[in-house]
Amino acid sequence: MISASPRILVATAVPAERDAVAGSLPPYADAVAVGVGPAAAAAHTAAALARTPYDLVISAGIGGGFHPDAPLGSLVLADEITAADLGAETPDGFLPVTELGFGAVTHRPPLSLVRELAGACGALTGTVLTVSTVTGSAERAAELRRRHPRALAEAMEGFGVAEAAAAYALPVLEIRAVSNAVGPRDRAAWRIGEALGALGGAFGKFAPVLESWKRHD
Ligand SMILES: O=C(O)c1cccc(C(=O)CC[C@H]2O[C@@H](n3cnc4c(=O)[nH]cnc43)[C@H](O)[C@@H]2O)c1
Repeated sequence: MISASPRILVATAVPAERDAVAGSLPPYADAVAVGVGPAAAAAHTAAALARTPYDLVISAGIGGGFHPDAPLGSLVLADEITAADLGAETPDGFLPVTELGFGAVTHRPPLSLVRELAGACGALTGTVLTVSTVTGSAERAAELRRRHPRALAEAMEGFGVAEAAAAYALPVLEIRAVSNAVGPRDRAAWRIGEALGALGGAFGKFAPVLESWKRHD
């Protein structure tokens, strides 16, 4: 069991995301911009965890939503964080590294905490994919959904943040505010400002849930 106020590290990719959440954070949470992509996110999250002890790590930012389940402006809290392109292409299709006998491709956040936080902020819950390449076609979006039917969103850092948290035996969450649809590139349709606003709003509703959370519940 931990104290009433768990120490929380919020890892965003870029300063704009960090600043969107910073004003809504309780005093026992820190927000750090850890870079774009899973490798930068893992390295800089691990560095932050080496400097300061935390009880919980949250990967937070904007992301792409799979149409029609995660519309623009919606929030997605991950009940599963999955690296979608960590594996090998074979004549029979994509094989995740786990099927090659290596590593991990999925981290699972504490489900009761995910449900309570989702209830507090009105987020959808489902799989959030981590990709190294932003999806840019309907074909790729359909392929990802075929392989991951529960996927609601994709982004580029969650799995890296989760790997760093796992190295410190810490639980991890991922929250994404949907700024664009996963699929063909359409910059005019992005709603980054609205998504950043939704992200900050979500953190503003988290404090009571986080304060009553017991790590081993
Ligand atoms: O140039 C493009 O077509 C393009 C489309 C969507 C996002 C980007 C980015 O460079 C943003 C990467 C940044 O934001 C997160 N993010 C936001 N939307 C998505 C997405 O649809 N797929 C993956 N990542 C997304 C991501 O976590 C990065 O931090 C460019």
